[in-house]
Amino acid sequence: MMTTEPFSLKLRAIMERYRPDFYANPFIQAMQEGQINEQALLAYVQQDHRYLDSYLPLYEEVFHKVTGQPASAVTKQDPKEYEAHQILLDLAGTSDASLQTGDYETLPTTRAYLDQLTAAAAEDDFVGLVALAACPFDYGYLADYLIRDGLIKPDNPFITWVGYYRGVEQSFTDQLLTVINRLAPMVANEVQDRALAEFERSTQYENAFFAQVMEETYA
Ligand SMILES: Cc1ncc(CO)c(N)n1
Repeated sequence: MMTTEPFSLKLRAIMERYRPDFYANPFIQAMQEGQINEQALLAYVQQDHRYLDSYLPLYEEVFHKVTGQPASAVTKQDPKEYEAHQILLDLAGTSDASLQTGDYETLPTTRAYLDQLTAAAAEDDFVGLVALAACPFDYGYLADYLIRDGLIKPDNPFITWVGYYRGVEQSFTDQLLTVINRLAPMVANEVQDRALAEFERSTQYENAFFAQVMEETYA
Protein backbone atom coordinates (compact mmCIF):
# COMPACT_ATOMS: atom_id res chain seq x y z
CA MET A 1 0.00 0.00 0.00
CA MET A 2 1.21 3.47 -0.82
CA THR A 3 1.66 5.67 2.18
CA THR A 4 1.24 9.39 1.83
CA GLU A 5 2.65 11.80 4.35
CA PRO A 6 0.09 13.44 6.61
CA PHE A 7 -1.20 16.75 5.25
CA SER A 8 -0.34 18.42 8.56
CA LEU A 9 3.38 18.06 7.77
CA LYS A 10 2.83 20.56 4.97
CA LEU A 11 1.23 22.98 7.42
CA ARG A 12 4.18 22.54 9.76
CA ALA A 13 6.61 23.25 6.88
CA ILE A 14 4.81 26.53 6.17
CA MET A 15 5.10 27.54 9.82
CA GLU A 16 8.80 26.61 9.81
CA ARG A 17 9.30 29.07 6.96
CA TYR A 18 7.54 31.86 8.84
CA ARG A 19 9.19 31.28 12.23
CA PRO A 20 11.93 33.91 11.61
CA ASP A 21 9.28 36.47 10.60
CA PHE A 22 7.39 35.88 13.83
CA TYR A 23 10.57 36.15 15.87
CA ALA A 24 11.33 39.49 14.17
CA ASN A 25 7.81 40.82 14.81
CA PRO A 26 7.96 43.92 17.09
CA PHE A 27 5.23 42.51 19.37
CA ILE A 28 7.12 39.24 19.82
CA GLN A 29 10.45 41.07 20.15
CA ALA A 30 9.06 43.20 22.98
CA MET A 31 7.75 40.04 24.61
CA GLN A 32 11.15 38.35 24.32
CA GLU A 33 12.66 41.36 26.05
CA GLY A 34 10.02 41.22 28.76
CA GLN A 35 8.86 44.74 27.90
CA ILE A 36 5.33 45.57 28.94
CA ASN A 37 3.71 47.99 26.55
CA GLU A 38 0.35 48.56 28.23
CA GLN A 39 -1.30 50.23 25.28
CA ALA A 40 -0.29 47.49 22.86
CA LEU A 41 -1.40 44.74 25.23
CA LEU A 42 -4.82 46.30 25.76
CA ALA A 43 -5.24 46.85 22.02
CA TYR A 44 -4.24 43.23 21.39
CA VAL A 45 -6.78 41.93 23.93
CA GLN A 46 -9.54 44.00 22.35
CA GLN A 47 -8.68 42.98 18.81
CA ASP A 48 -8.38 39.34 19.83
CA HIS A 49 -11.74 39.42 21.56
CA ARG A 50 -13.29 40.94 18.44
CA TYR A 51 -11.54 38.35 16.29
CA LEU A 52 -12.70 35.37 18.37
CA ASP A 53 -16.28 36.72 18.32
CA SER A 54 -16.37 36.04 14.57
CA TYR A 55 -13.83 33.23 14.36
CA LEU A 56 -15.63 30.87 16.74
CA PRO A 57 -19.06 30.80 15.01
CA LEU A 58 -17.35 30.40 11.62
CA TYR A 59 -15.25 27.55 12.99
CA GLU A 60 -18.39 25.89 14.43
CA GLU A 61 -20.15 26.16 11.10
CA VAL A 62 -17.31 24.79 8.96
CA PHE A 63 -16.37 22.04 11.41
CA HIS A 64 -19.96 20.84 11.54
CA LYS A 65 -20.34 20.89 7.76
CA VAL A 66 -17.15 18.92 7.26
CA THR A 67 -17.48 16.32 10.02
CA GLY A 68 -21.20 16.20 10.76
CA GLN A 69 -20.24 16.72 14.39
CA PRO A 70 -20.54 19.76 16.60
CA ALA A 71 -17.23 21.54 17.12
CA SER A 72 -17.64 20.83 20.82
CA ALA A 73 -16.24 17.39 19.92
CA VAL A 74 -12.81 19.06 19.75
CA THR A 75 -13.49 22.41 21.33
CA LYS A 76 -11.53 23.96 24.15
CA GLN A 77 -12.80 25.03 27.52
CA ASP A 78 -12.87 28.82 27.63
CA PRO A 79 -13.22 29.25 23.83
CA LYS A 80 -13.11 33.05 24.08
CA GLU A 81 -9.80 32.75 25.91
CA TYR A 82 -10.72 34.99 28.83
CA GLU A 83 -8.08 33.22 30.88
CA ALA A 84 -5.32 34.06 28.36
CA HIS A 85 -6.56 37.63 27.96
CA GLN A 86 -6.67 38.07 31.74
CA ILE A 87 -2.95 37.28 31.92
CA LEU A 88 -2.23 40.19 29.57
CA LEU A 89 -4.66 42.50 31.35
CA ASP A 90 -2.86 41.72 34.62
CA LEU A 91 0.50 42.49 33.01
CA ALA A 92 -0.91 45.76 31.68
CA GLY A 93 -2.05 46.57 35.21
CA THR A 94 -5.78 46.65 34.65
CA SER A 95 -8.47 44.46 36.12
CA ASP A 96 -11.06 45.87 33.76
CA ALA A 97 -11.95 42.81 31.68
CA SER A 98 -15.02 44.72 30.39
CA LEU A 99 -12.83 46.67 27.98
CA GLN A 100 -13.23 43.66 25.69
CA THR A 101 -16.99 43.99 25.47
CA GLY A 102 -16.99 47.76 25.14
CA ASP A 103 -17.27 49.79 21.97
CA TYR A 104 -14.04 49.94 20.00
CA GLU A 105 -12.88 49.92 16.45
CA THR A 106 -11.96 46.80 14.51
CA LEU A 107 -8.46 47.39 13.14
CA PRO A 108 -7.89 46.84 9.40
CA THR A 109 -5.76 43.69 9.79
CA THR A 110 -8.31 42.09 12.10
CA ARG A 111 -11.01 42.87 9.53
CA ALA A 112 -8.92 41.64 6.58
CA TYR A 113 -8.02 38.39 8.35
CA LEU A 114 -11.68 37.67 9.17
CA ASP A 115 -12.71 38.49 5.60
CA GLN A 116 -10.09 36.09 4.26
CA LEU A 117 -11.34 33.27 6.53
CA THR A 118 -14.94 33.92 5.53
CA ALA A 119 -14.05 33.85 1.82
CA ALA A 120 -12.02 30.63 2.22
CA ALA A 121 -14.95 28.95 3.97
CA ALA A 122 -17.35 30.12 1.26
CA GLU A 123 -15.05 28.76 -1.45
CA ASP A 124 -14.77 25.22 -0.05
CA ASP A 125 -15.26 23.46 3.31
CA PHE A 126 -11.79 21.88 3.36
CA VAL A 127 -10.09 25.10 2.27
CA GLY A 128 -12.02 26.91 5.00
CA LEU A 129 -11.14 24.40 7.72
CA VAL A 130 -7.43 24.52 6.85
CA ALA A 131 -7.46 28.35 6.70
CA LEU A 132 -9.12 28.36 10.15
CA ALA A 133 -6.61 25.83 11.51
CA ALA A 134 -3.76 28.37 11.32
CA CYS A 135 -5.19 30.18 14.35
CA PRO A 136 -4.66 27.41 16.93
CA PHE A 137 -1.79 25.82 14.99
CA ASP A 138 0.34 28.97 14.74
CA TYR A 139 -0.13 29.92 18.40
CA GLY A 140 0.60 26.41 19.65
CA TYR A 141 3.61 26.08 17.38
CA LEU A 142 5.00 29.51 18.22
CA ALA A 143 4.51 29.10 21.95
CA ASP A 144 6.32 25.79 21.86
CA TYR A 145 9.24 27.15 19.84
CA LEU A 146 9.60 30.39 21.79
CA ILE A 147 10.13 28.29 24.90
CA ARG A 148 12.23 25.59 23.22
CA ASP A 149 14.50 28.11 21.53
CA GLY A 150 15.03 29.79 24.90
CA LEU A 151 13.51 33.10 23.75
CA ILE A 152 10.92 33.12 26.52
CA LYS A 153 12.65 32.01 29.69
CA PRO A 154 10.92 30.94 32.91
CA ASP A 155 11.51 34.39 34.48
CA ASN A 156 9.95 36.25 31.53
CA PRO A 157 6.69 38.01 32.58
CA PHE A 158 4.98 36.52 29.49
CA ILE A 159 5.82 32.92 30.38
CA THR A 160 2.31 32.23 31.73
CA TRP A 161 0.70 33.58 28.58
CA VAL A 162 2.99 31.61 26.29
CA GLY A 163 2.58 28.54 28.50
CA TYR A 164 -1.21 28.82 28.17
CA TYR A 165 -1.01 28.57 24.39
CA ARG A 166 1.63 25.88 24.48
CA GLY A 167 -0.72 23.63 26.42
CA VAL A 168 -4.25 24.55 25.37
CA GLU A 169 -3.60 25.12 21.68
CA GLN A 170 -1.51 22.01 21.35
CA SER A 171 -4.21 19.58 22.39
CA PHE A 172 -6.88 21.46 20.44
CA THR A 173 -4.65 21.57 17.35
CA ASP A 174 -3.74 17.90 17.55
CA GLN A 175 -7.40 16.93 17.42
CA LEU A 176 -8.13 19.31 14.56
CA LEU A 177 -5.12 18.05 12.59
CA THR A 178 -6.36 14.49 13.00
CA VAL A 179 -9.58 15.54 11.26
CA ILE A 180 -7.69 17.42 8.52
CA ASN A 181 -5.31 14.49 7.93
CA ARG A 182 -8.26 12.13 7.61
CA LEU A 183 -10.04 14.38 5.09
CA ALA A 184 -7.07 15.44 2.94
CA PRO A 185 -6.67 12.20 0.92
CA MET A 186 -10.33 12.48 -0.15
CA VAL A 187 -9.84 16.00 -1.51
CA ALA A 188 -8.62 16.81 -5.05
CA ASN A 189 -5.01 17.97 -5.39
CA GLU A 190 -6.04 21.44 -6.57
CA VAL A 191 -8.21 21.86 -3.49
CA GLN A 192 -5.35 20.73 -1.26
CA ASP A 193 -3.15 23.36 -2.92
CA ARG A 194 -5.78 26.03 -2.37
CA ALA A 195 -6.00 25.00 1.28
CA LEU A 196 -2.23 25.33 1.69
CA ALA A 197 -2.27 28.76 0.04
CA GLU A 198 -4.99 29.92 2.44
CA PHE A 199 -3.13 28.47 5.43
CA GLU A 200 -0.11 30.50 4.36
CA ARG A 201 -2.21 33.65 4.06
CA SER A 202 -3.68 33.03 7.51
CA THR A 203 -0.15 32.63 8.87
CA GLN A 204 0.84 35.98 7.35
CA TYR A 205 -2.24 37.53 8.95
CA GLU A 206 -1.35 35.99 12.31
CA ASN A 207 1.97 37.81 12.15
CA ALA A 208 0.37 41.07 10.98
CA PHE A 209 -2.24 40.75 13.74
CA PHE A 210 0.45 41.04 16.42
CA ALA A 211 2.27 43.81 14.55
CA GLN A 212 -0.83 46.00 14.10
CA VAL A 213 -1.08 46.78 17.83
CA MET A 214 2.50 48.08 17.87
CA GLU A 215 1.56 50.73 15.31
CA GLU A 216 -0.06 53.95 16.39
CA THR A 217 -2.87 53.62 13.88
CA TYR A 218 -5.57 52.94 16.42
CA ALA A 219 -7.51 55.49 18.40
C1 LIG B 1 -5.53 36.18 16.12
C2 LIG B 1 -5.46 34.96 16.93
N1 LIG B 1 -4.90 33.86 16.44
C3 LIG B 1 -4.84 32.73 17.16
C4 LIG B 1 -5.37 32.67 18.41
C5 LIG B 1 -5.32 31.40 19.22
O1 LIG B 1 -6.56 30.86 19.44
C6 LIG B 1 -5.97 33.83 18.90
N2 LIG B 1 -6.52 33.86 20.14
N3 LIG B 1 -6.00 34.95 18.15
